[in-house]
Amino acid sequence: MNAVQHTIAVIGAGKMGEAILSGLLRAGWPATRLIATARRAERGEQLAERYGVRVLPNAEAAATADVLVIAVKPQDAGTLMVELAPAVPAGRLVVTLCAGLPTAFFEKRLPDATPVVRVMSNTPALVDQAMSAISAGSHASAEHLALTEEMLRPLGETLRLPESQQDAVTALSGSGPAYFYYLVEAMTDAGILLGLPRQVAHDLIVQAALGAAVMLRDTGEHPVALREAVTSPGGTTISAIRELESHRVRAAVLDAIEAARDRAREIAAAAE
Ligand SMILES: NC(=O)C1=CN([C@@H]2O[C@H](COP(=O)(O)OP(=O)(O)OC[C@H]3O[C@@H](n4cnc5c(N)ncnc54)[C@H](OP(=O)(O)O)[C@@H]3O)[C@@H](O)[C@H]2O)C=CC1
Ligand SMILES: O=C(O)[C@@H]1CCC=N1
Repeated sequence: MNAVQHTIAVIGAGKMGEAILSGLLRAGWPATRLIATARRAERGEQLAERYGVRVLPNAEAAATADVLVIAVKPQDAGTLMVELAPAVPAGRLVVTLCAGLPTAFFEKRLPDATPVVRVMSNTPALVDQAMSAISAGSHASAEHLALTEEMLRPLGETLRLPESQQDAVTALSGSGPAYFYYLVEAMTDAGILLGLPRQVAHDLIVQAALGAAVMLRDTGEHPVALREAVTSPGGTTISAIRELESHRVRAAVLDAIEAARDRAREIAAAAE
């Protein structure tokens, strides 16, 4: 199978849709095989100018492309599907990026037996460092999963897992970059408190974050071992760790990620 022979339409090309389009182009996907749709005319013009892709109305995109990537907010998916579903020819692969929404949400609105694949990716797709988790709906075959993987692999890592785990994935890696940015913000404030120039604080933290991420990925060491290697007896790090523990940061992280998972479930319930 050569995925590049397929024409992909990104339906609702906002932040994630643009990340997918730009990643496919960086990976050598021809612009002639990429279509975008937008709700606002000026957004469509921006995408056509920036990427040289075709910008079409939703129904025309659905009729033209053989893979449809649904990239609207979950709250907009119901309205979109009323317009889109009648224009989707049988057998089109529909890939949904929508947080919370199960494949069944799309299957019941699309023509019978339409293959639907659910993906939870994240914004580091913009720098080819996405984590994209892929699950098959009830009519998606191994070939549909393989095609979806082939499309997403240039954007970063991919992983297949059961759809029942997708809300947890959303809470961990879908939203995950935001938690790290939040920590960087807080650490930058701490640098300012200690009298460092903002830019210096920012640069120090970004490099520490990058270094820590590469250590986690490349050494195979457990995070506890990596942290212990930084934490000298009677040293500076343990003084910071004591504060994190006394402020119950670990419990806050558990609660926060559980809240994100619960919100994915609420979004799905509200969309039905
Ligand atoms: N942002 C993230 O980090 C992640 C997002 N996701 C998921 O990806 C999806 C997109 O999120 P994100 O990119 O952040 O959202 P955006 O709001 O940036 O993008 C959605 C786009 O869809 C457009 N749109 C809405 N309705 C229609 C329609 N009927 N026809 C055509 N275009 C339409 C919107 O237009 P307009 O500009 O007019 O609003 C907007 O440009 C969501 O389902 C989200 O859950 C998944 C993982 C990570
Ligand atoms: O916040 C959200 O709902 C989306 C889904 C995962 C990341 N951003």
